[in-house]
Amino acid sequence: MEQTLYEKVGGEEGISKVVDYFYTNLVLKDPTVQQFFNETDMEKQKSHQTKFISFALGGPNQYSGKSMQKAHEGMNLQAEHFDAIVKHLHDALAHFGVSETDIDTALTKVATLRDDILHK
Ligand code: HEM
Repeated sequence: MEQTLYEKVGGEEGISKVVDYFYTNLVLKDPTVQQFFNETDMEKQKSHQTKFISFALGGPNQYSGKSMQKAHEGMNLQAEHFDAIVKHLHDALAHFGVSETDIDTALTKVATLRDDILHK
């Protein structure tokens, strides 16, 4: 049987490392998007994102937070913000040795959320 991408990355523990790197080294250092997180409790956010990304990679669905539309309400996010976040997710997965083919699969899934997240 084929491993899910979730398993390949090392389950919730592996994903949590990816998410940590994604925020600390990429998102919060990027002037295109860092300002959105000025007042965010990052520990809480990381735990939400870990569960959410786990689901996106074919793991168990333990995410019980807000809908994507609700979570991004009032931010009026634009395409450039979304694209920056997707690029950081790509780079974070690549940093941990995930193959380009597998990264593509994950980003295609995340891209389906675009309309739920933008311009809210
Ligand atoms: C690419 C797909 C994205 C996914 C999967 C995603 C996922 C999430 C999740 C799971 C939450 C937490 C919801 C909750 O509190 O219950 C959240 C909140 C948030 N997201 Fe996203 N997000 C995405 C794109 C973006 C983009 C493009 C930005 C801005 C550049 C952004 C900025 C934020 C902020 C600022 C919060 C709220 C933090 C707070 O409550 O202070 N997100 N997102």
